[in-house]
Amino acid sequence: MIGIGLLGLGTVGAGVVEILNKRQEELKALTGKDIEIKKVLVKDINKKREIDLGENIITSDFEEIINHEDISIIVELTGDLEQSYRYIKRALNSGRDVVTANKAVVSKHFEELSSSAAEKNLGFLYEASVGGGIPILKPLQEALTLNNITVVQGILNGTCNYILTKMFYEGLDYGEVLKTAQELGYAEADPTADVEGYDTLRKLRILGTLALQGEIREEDILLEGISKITAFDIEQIKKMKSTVKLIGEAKELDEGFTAVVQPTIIKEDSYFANVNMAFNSVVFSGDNVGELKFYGSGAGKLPTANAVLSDVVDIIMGSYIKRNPLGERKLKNLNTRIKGEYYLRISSPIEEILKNIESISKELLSTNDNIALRTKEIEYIEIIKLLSSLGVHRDKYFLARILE
Ligand SMILES: NC(=O)C1=CN([C@@H]2O[C@H](COP(=O)(O)OP(=O)(O)OC[C@H]3O[C@@H](n4cnc5c(N)ncnc54)[C@H](OP(=O)(O)O)[C@@H]3O)[C@@H](O)[C@H]2O)C=CC1
Ligand SMILES: N[C@@H](CC=O)C(=O)O
Ligand code: NA
Repeated sequence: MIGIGLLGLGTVGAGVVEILNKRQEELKALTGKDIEIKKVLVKDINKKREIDLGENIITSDFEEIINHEDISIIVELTGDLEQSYRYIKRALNSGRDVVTANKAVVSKHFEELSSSAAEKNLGFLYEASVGGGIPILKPLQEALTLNNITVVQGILNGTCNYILTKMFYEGLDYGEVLKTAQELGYAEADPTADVEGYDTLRKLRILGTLALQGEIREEDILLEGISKITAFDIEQIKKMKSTVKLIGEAKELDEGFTAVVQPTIIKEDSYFANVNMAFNSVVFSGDNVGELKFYGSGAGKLPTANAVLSDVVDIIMGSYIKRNPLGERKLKNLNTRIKGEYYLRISSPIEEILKNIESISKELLSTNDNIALRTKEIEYIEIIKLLSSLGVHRDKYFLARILE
């Protein structure tokens, strides 16, 4: 028998319970073991739950889990950053394997937790943390190890992709769609992490570090979210026969790397343009395999729970990489060199702004209620400096790179 301590019984935790209940027999046939949830940690013990787990299973006291003799795997699905770090550390220190879907904690403590697990010969798996239900990290670390991967690009946030799809194809309002994404269980407890791009940034930090085999830290990634996008921007982007997606990209260059998370304008018939709703996709370029695309549900109860449980199965069967998966390489951050054409919209035009912005403009798209333009090929940093020198507040512009 394998005892599980489940931390969190929200969208994903409930999905884990549901699949475990439904697939008991298959799991036993696969692993040769009965898998039992021994304890479930929640925040609010008095909350009404749809799942009936039987007596004495739910607790709000982590000590009951960490001191439970029959628990050998801790599955962390709380979404809490500070507490989860403590839970995971204690789990590893007490000799338990850990599975988590929590990209915030993996991203923040990647090196420490990975090396701690490897030193102790324990499993620390987080497939669900990147691309939800899509198996990405396992193929990357197993099937693709002989490749020198130089580029990884992805639509990595289901909530943002859902919002952008609904705004683009149905003309829906940003706030209204965000609310639906929350109701559907895609968004983080605080959706700022989704719409301001932090969630994508954390996923890129994990994915990029594993793919390039060199550390990409959170602070190494240039970040723009989607929260400032308006129906007006969508209209301009449509006129360009293009669409917009929040894309994370890490690229190895001769002497270092660039890493960005930015709203990205792409032609309507391009690959990422057809990744819609809460779907995610990741594209790798490797020297042997060439281009490789992964596509599937990036968020949601059952797809994410499925990824969590496949990690649990790998731990039980010992079929995971036992060494620390993080490379030792130190790569130089070359983000200051990032250059390209950008879409820039500034609301409330004033003569002065228009005059100064014209110097970077390749094409003025609108000067009515808003200034919208396509920039010349320019360093990203130059645009930010210009906006700041003109006193244009962050709330007053939307910036997206154009990839065509
Ligand atoms: N939802 C999705 O589609 C995806 C989610 N993830 C990740 O999976 C994790 C879980 O997400 P999700 O299920 O959506 O989150 P929810 O907010 O739906 O659920 C969180 C659960 O954890 C419990 N909890 C929260 N904080 C604590 C704490 N400090 N101590 C103990 N229990 C706590 C909550 O308790 P209570 O019920 O009492 O409030 C709740 O049961 C997150 O890290 C998320 O980023 C990853 C991929 C996709
Ligand atoms: N909030 C996240 C959940 C999955 O990681 C998202 O929207 O992608
Ligand atoms: Na995944």
